[in-house]
Amino acid sequence: MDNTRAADAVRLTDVRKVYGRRENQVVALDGVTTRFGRGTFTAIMGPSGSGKSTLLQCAAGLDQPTSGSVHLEDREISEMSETELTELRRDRIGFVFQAFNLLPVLTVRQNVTLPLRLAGVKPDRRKVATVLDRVGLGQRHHHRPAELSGGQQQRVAIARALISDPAVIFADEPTGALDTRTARDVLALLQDSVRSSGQTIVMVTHDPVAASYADRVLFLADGRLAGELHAPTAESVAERMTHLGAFVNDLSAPGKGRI
Ligand SMILES: Nc1ncnc2c1ncn2[C@@H]1O[C@H](COP(=O)(O)OP(=O)(O)OP(=O)(O)O)[C@@H](O)[C@H]1O
Repeated sequence: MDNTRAADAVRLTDVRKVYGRRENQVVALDGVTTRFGRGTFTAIMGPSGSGKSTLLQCAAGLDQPTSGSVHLEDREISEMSETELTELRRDRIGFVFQAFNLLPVLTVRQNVTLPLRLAGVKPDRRKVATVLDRVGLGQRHHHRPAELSGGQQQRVAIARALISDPAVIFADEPTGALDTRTARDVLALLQDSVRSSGQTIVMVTHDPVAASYADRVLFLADGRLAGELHAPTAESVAERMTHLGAFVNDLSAPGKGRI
C-alpha cells in the first residue's frame, strides 16, 4: 500500500453540499478540502449553521456530497451504494453522539458488543474486557444504562465505538449533555484513545474547552474552511471564534466570489 496516502484516515476534496432546490437552495458546504491524518484528534468548530454537522455527515458516509469526493482509508466513499456504505459504517466507523443512543434493555456489555453481533462477529471476551477497563467500566458490565450516570453512559457509547477498531470515530457534541467535570473526563478518555492507541477522532463541538483537547481545530464559516489551529488552547480557540463573524462578512463582501 502507498504509505503516504494511507497516512490519512479520511480525505475530503472540494466537497460541496447543497440542500433544497432553486430559490430554496442552501449551500451547506462550499468546496471543503481537508484531511484527517491517522491517529489525530481534530475538532470542528464554527458558528451555528456554518456546516459542521454536514461536514461530519458527508465525511462519515451518512450523507452524500452534491459534488467533490470523500475517501476513507483510500476508498472513495462518495459514490458507494447504500449497501456498501452501511457495511463501511458498521466495520470501519465509530459514532458518538450527544444523546448516548444506548439500548435501555441491554446491559453495558451487550450495548458495547452490539455492533459486532450485528455484523455476525462473536465478541472476543478479552477484547471486550480490555475496552471496558479502558473506559473505566470494567466493574459495571452487567448494569443497564438507566443505572449509570450521564458520563458513564457516554463511556459506554465510546466503548461501543472503540470495540470494532474503527478507522475513525466521529463524535457530534459528545459532551453536550454532560456537566463540566464529567465532560472533561470523557474528553480525556477520547484524547487518551488517540495518544495511547492511535485512534483517529473527528469531533464537532461548540465548546472551546472541548476543542482544546484536540490536536487541531478546523474552523468553518458559511460552509467554507476559515482557518485552523494546531495545539489549541481554550483561549486561542475562543479568540479565533470571536473573529469568525468578521470572516463571514468578508466572504460576503462584493467581489469575493460568493453566490
Ligand atoms: N436536511 C437539510 N435540509 C435543508 N437545509 C439543511 C439541511 N441540513 C442542514 N441544512 C442547512 O445547511 C446549513 C448548515 O447546517 P449544519 O447543520 O451543517 O450547520 P452546523 O454548523 O452543524 O449548525 P449547528 O451548530 O447549529 O448545529 C444550515 O443553513 C442548515 O439550515
